[in-house]
Amino acid sequence: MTLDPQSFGPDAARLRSVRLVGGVATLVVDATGLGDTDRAALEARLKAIALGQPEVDEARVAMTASKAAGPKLIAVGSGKGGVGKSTVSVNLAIALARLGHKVGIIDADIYGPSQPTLLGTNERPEARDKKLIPVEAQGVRLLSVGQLVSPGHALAWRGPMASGALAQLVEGDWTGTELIIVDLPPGTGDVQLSLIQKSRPVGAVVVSTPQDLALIDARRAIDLFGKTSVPVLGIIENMAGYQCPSCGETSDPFGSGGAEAAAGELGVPFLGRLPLSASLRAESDAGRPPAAGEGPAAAAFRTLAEAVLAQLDG
Ligand SMILES: Nc1ncnc2c1ncn2[C@@H]1O[C@H](COP(=O)(O)OP(=O)(O)OP(=O)(O)O)[C@@H](O)[C@H]1O
Repeated sequence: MTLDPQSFGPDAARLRSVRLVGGVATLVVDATGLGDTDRAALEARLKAIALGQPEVDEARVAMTASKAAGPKLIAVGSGKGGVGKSTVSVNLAIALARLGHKVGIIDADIYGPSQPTLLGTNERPEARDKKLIPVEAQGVRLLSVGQLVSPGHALAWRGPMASGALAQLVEGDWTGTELIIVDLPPGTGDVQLSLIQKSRPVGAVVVSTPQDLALIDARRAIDLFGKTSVPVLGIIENMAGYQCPSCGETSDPFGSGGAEAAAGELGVPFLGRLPLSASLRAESDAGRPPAAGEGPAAAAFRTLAEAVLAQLDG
């Protein structure tokens, strides 16, 4: 026995199935795109119509929603601090946005959240329906742990607090965002482990400088992602080679090629290298990420962004 879907009027379009067994009507309804109020109103209307039928004693309504594909999170990590992880994160995000993607950044660096400075914004996110609304800056959207505390206040968060803060950022209102770069705190300890587990990234990028010591730590970072079953999309070698602005001669203060060799040994892709550049540092610290400009650094980050996308698709 069944009910005529047409008896539900205009709401019939949302009915996926209608069953009637022993006086109990069960309606499965597609509530995709409806907010809480509209969902409740739809449910009430359908129940009332069903209960208005002589053969119905009880009406049950199951609401479903086709899950819109949420954003893909890409974690950026490093075995140790100061290798340029945050600089790479922000410029990668901007380069991805310039390639036509809707991009967000989650700054989860609880030891030194620098993304608001790098993006030149001190705007605070507002909350709607208990969700933080990312702020817009330089063509990307940002939520940072730095926005959750007063400026200049040191963060001394340990595991549970750090993952609580990250949850707020991950569960922010990212509607419409396709890719989110997650700038993790440097290191390979328990805090990083729990943050990776919390954000469940689809892939990870590891940033390293070419020195042996940094590379040992980069290997640890790769292991950490392996432990959490996050595929490593590749290694980026930062601060590789320096071209003297006055004489034009290139030198390798930290050596060069180490990250590429390490990537080969570890069987992870090598995504590319960025030179040590005084202008990159100056522009970044001034809140003008070079990827947003037109110079050679913008071209380098574009190439890196393409390499990351190729690994994501591959
Ligand atoms: N390729 C580069 N050339 C010159 N300076 C760079 C380069 N990459 C990063 N820097 C500079 O090095 C410093 C550290 O970079 P950044 O904050 O991105 O590192 P990090 O690995 O995120 O550090 P943290 O441990 O604080 O998270 C910054 O002043 C930044 O501008």
